[in-house]
Amino acid sequence: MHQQPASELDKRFNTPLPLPQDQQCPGDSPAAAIETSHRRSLEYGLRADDRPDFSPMARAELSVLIEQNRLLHAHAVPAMETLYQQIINTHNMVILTDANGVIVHSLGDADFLEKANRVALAPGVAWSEQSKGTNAIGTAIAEKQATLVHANQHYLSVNHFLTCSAAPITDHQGNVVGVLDVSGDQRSFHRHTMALVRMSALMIENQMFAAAFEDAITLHFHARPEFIGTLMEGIASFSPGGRFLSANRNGLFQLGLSFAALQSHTFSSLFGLPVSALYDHYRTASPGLLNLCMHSGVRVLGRAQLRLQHGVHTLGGQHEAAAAPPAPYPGAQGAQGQAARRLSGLRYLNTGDPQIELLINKVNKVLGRDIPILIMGETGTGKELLAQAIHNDSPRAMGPFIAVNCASIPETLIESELFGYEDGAFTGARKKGAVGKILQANGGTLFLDEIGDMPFSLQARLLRVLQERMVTPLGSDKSITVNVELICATNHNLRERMARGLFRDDLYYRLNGLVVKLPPLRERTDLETVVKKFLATESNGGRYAVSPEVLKLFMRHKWPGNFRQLTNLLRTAIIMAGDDHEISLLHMPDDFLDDIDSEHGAQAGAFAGADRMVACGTRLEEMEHNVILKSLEANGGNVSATARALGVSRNTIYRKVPNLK
Ligand SMILES: Nc1ncnc2c1ncn2[C@@H]1O[C@H](COP(=O)(O)OP(=O)(O)OP(=O)(O)O)[C@@H](O)[C@H]1O
Repeated sequence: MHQQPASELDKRFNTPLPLPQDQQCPGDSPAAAIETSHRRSLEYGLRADDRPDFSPMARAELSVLIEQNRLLHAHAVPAMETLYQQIINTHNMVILTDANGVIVHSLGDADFLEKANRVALAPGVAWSEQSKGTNAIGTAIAEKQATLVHANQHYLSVNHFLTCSAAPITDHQGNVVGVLDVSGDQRSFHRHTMALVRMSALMIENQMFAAAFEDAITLHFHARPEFIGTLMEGIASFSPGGRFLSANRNGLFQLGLSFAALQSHTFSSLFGLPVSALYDHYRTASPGLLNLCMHSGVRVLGRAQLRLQHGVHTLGGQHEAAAAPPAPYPGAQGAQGQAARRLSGLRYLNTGDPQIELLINKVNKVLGRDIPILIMGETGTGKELLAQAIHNDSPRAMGPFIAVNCASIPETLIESELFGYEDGAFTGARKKGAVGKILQANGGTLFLDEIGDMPFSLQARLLRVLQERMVTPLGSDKSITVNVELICATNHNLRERMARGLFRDDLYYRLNGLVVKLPPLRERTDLETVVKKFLATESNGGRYAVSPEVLKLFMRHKWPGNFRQLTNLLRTAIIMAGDDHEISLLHMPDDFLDDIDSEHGAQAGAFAGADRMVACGTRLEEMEHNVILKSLEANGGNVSATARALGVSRNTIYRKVPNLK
């Protein structure tokens, strides 16, 4: 490692820092922290006059990195756009990095971006202390605190023209998952920038926190109602049975207990109400704020979000002590994928296929306009994922997303599932009645999958709900106002079903505000990116890649199960590959290879077989022999036909397969 003489370091610190004392804000990085960071930079072997490698990572690599930081990216980008609006035309840029200081997204004034590019303040470049020495991003990560690095406080002289304010973004367990930064020309320094960055980082943290748990109740609370929904609100998550899971910084502060102490608490022990009270509260059509008394005696008001996959009714029951198993942390295997799917916005579905891009552009135009969307597409093309993405990008994103698969619920139950029922409405009905899916979606989005399978008799009732925006539970004479955005999906031809009298015309015309068709996987041009992104998300760090042979087969395959088939195949292949990080033909299931063989006939089959043999290290001679045998088999043992098919003479066939009669 290169060691810089101590005198150079001393000299640097004898230079007065250009940030005037009266312009410093509380929380600005004290000189001692900058000095410590310079010492670290020196230890990394950096020299002040170094010009480090400025080249960004390749586009594909960056796309994978963004995928790995999908949750952070999804929550940070809107906050960055808002932040940018505050500093527009001030020769600054807003930057988001991952936990290692690699820039994943940036936006800024064109004139400054040009300058910034010269020192590689651009996506795909690392700004850790190890690579750039003292700088706001790298030092914020090293110190785990908001950091301002101004002008010649930067370690590298090339960066002295900058002033940068960065705040780390932490997850619900206190781990730094990224950094938000505003960088600009040092002459544009403004004392409020750091405060703006901190507030924006807190906003991102809060949003990430609220979405961190699946199947959980998230309570937003504060003693003053006007603070609910602001940065000052406390947020706490509970399992469906009421067990405490986690709280954000302000939540811990308001509850007055440490994270460790809260682990033994339940909703009831903290707020003096059984969790079933939430259930009752949200059964009303226009639930107001919850009035809660904390164990300290202080009253707070709250709003709960019931992020339950399996319906509100799981909240019922008095058995908090026997709480449901805690919701998985998003960092846990598999759960991250689920959380990511819930959070994915439309931009993440845009992986380079022109048909998809067009579709997303159309959908973007109707977001929040109360226009029903009808998604068509073969099974597994991602209709539900698209519906969830539409919801996540819509102004209703904070509301519930309730999916109902009309084909998977027995016809006799669809009515009660959708509309709910009153206490004792029918034999076998649950004691307390049940909230229907339509009401559960109140304030959010109702996704009716396989709408073509909706029983004819219920279609009129559904139409009435959509037109009157009122729902009447079974056995009740009271109608409840609902406000839902509707997205439907089908893989049937609804016009054809209408012609056969299976689908009502009036409902069809009510549903098809915007009709979009998801292309099947075999027609998509972005298969390679899709595979890379999926492997990056699924293999926790993007350690897996498919071999060129496998990719070639993927391109040729018809994918009748579309994404469902591809994702299952890749999940299994990752397990098969184990420590072998390249997924090869050896890791492909036999039935997939057989499908390929039969799809492409004997010749392509021979190629697929040959590919497999290459993967198995089969010798050329042996491969040739096998190809001839396969071709003979395909040609019913006819040597002339085989020779013609393989483009060789009959003699060659006899020579290569000597025991042929
Ligand atoms: N663009 C995508 N990238 C990665 N995975 C995807 C994508 N689209 C869909 N998937 C995955 O494929 C599977 C099927 O997706 P989804 O349920 O949305 O399809 P669908 O069209 O609604 O299927 P069905 O018609 O059978 O209900 C899910 O596991 C989903 O996460």
